[in-house]
Amino acid sequence: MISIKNLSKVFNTKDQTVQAVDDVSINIPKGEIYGVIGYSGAGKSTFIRLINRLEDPTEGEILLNNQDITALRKGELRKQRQKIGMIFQHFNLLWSRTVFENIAFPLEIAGISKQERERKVLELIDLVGLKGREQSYPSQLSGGQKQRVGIARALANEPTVLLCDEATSALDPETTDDILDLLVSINEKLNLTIILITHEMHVIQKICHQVAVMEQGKVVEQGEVLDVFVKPQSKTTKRFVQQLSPLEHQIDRLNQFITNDEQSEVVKLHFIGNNAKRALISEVSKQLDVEINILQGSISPTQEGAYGTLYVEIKGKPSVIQNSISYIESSGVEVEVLRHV
Ligand SMILES: Nc1ncnc2c1ncn2[C@@H]1O[C@H](COP(=O)(O)OP(=O)(O)OP(=O)(O)O)[C@@H](O)[C@H]1O
Repeated sequence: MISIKNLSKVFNTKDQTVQAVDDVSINIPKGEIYGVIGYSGAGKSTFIRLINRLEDPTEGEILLNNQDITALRKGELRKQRQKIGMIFQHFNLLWSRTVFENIAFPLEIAGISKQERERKVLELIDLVGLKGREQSYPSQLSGGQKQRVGIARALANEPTVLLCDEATSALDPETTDDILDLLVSINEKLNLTIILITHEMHVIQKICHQVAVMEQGKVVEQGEVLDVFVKPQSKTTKRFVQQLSPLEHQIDRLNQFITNDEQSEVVKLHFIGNNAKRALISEVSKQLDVEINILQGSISPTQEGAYGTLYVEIKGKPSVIQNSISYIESSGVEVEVLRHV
């Protein structure tokens, strides 16, 4: 468990004071993939750099492996840092060293014997899918392969937590997905806690269990990914969620179906988890003999199950419409009746 309490960082520059991280408290259970999302300048990089003390906090506590990182002196800090791996947007590889030598580097620093280093590096190369590229130089690798080297290097000292600083932002969408898949498989194989920062909701959707949304240094919303996606509270979170649900932008197209006719209601259904796989619409229309037109729909998978949104028009007598809505609600699907805005 990583426990972050009232963490703050203030930068004092010549002409201004910036509160980059403002009273952030987060608990991250062991083995979780925890995402922090925010727009540029929200304080994400500063936040993640505080966790391995690349920045010193102004206030607050970071408990990692039952030790307060913020209270460690230089020697102890160096030791603890070996248990915190980090990967970067631009990989930060040593360009004059081969893949093998890059991965061996942290092991050299930790004083691991040559034989043990060799064993460990080959194991890591296998883990990240770079077999055969041991003697290549970073300049001979694709972006995705460079990040694989970065991941293997970060895992060399068997960290208990892996920090990912916009690790896929420099990659194309397909390579991004490959690297995200690799992070999930490492998380599962090694039960490794992963903290990542990103400005892309896709990254959160695809691999995170929990998410915190940052704005002006503060965490404005946090929780299970599925909960936050289905019921975003803050304006910023809603904007991020819309990145994934292009349907939300097309809501005005539904306006033509929303009328004052009491024999027609347009409703938005939120499906979560197993409900997203159910043939509920045909079930309702058969059971209650009601006409249901599907207007728009989408389904999105997350680490904790799928969630979906479906816009339908229910047609019939007001009492039948009401019964249909009750039936749908009783099956655990949330219903929102749409009105003209
Ligand atoms: N070393 C520094 N000195 C002064 N101000 C800083 C320093 N580092 C960050 N800041 C300021 O802190 C705020 C948060 O920056 P930070 O880089 O943490 O945000 P971010 O969410 O990671 O944004 P981006 O994705 O653009 O990097 C910004 O206003 C930034 O200008």
